[in-house]
Amino acid sequence: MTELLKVEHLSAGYGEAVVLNAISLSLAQGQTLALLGRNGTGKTTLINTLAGATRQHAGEIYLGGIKLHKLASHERAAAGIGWVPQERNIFKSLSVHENLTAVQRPARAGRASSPWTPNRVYELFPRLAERKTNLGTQLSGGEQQMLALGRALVLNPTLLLLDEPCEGLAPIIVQELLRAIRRITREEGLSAILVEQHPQAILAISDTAAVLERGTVVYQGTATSLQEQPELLDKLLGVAR
Ligand SMILES: Nc1ncnc2c1ncn2[C@@H]1O[C@H](COP(=O)(O)OP(=O)(O)OP(=O)(O)O)[C@@H](O)[C@H]1O
Repeated sequence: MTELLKVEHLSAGYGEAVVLNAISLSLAQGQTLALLGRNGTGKTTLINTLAGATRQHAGEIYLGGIKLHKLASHERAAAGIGWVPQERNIFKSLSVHENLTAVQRPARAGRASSPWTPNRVYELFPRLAERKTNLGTQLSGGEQQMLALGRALVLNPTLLLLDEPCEGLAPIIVQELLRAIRRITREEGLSAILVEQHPQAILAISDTAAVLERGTVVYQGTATSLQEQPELLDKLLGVAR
């Protein structure tokens, strides 16, 4: 399997504060990694570091062999990182359609599946098609999350970073989002890192899993093997899930 992402001895944080310590991880092309851990263990900091939004103190991140360290967030987007931050960060004063067209990028050369366009996002989320002309301020939390995901997709990324996509949403919307994420990763083969505190839903749609504790990786393995060890899950994440 071709390696897409390689993280080596990464330390990072905010200003002088170091949150992540000596993190090493890798992700193969077309695979999905579930990034798990209790509150405050550094999951968001790791995602933000991959996206270029924290201070990297040591180590290196390679995406498709390209070193990301010196690249700013927008340059990482151009290099293939599709980031859906926890805060969603859609443009609230623009319409749904404008949010998508404002960031759309052409697909990379050599890509096997069809490029992501606003129309393909509307196919994935028919709700957004109905709200095409609505402003960001007029969307529900679930619709905002769908739009945030759609915005990352129209960048035509090679790696999707999804930070707690289901947080605070109604179960029916969570199901819709998980179905869409499964389609994007499983059927379209887009590589992804999915952050969650509640592992069952995303372990089922992930190939591998990593668990963070106090800014370090304390478990790495296949998603299936973690799912099959409820006692270990309980020990690592606190509650039997
Ligand atoms: N902007 C910031 N400045 C300084 N420290 C921060 C900042 N954001 C987070 N931290 C600290 O970094 C540590 C890891 O936080 P982080 O948000 O990465 O954890 P998390 O695993 O994503 O948690 P949660 O599941 O609650 O989102 C925490 O101790 C937190 O207080």
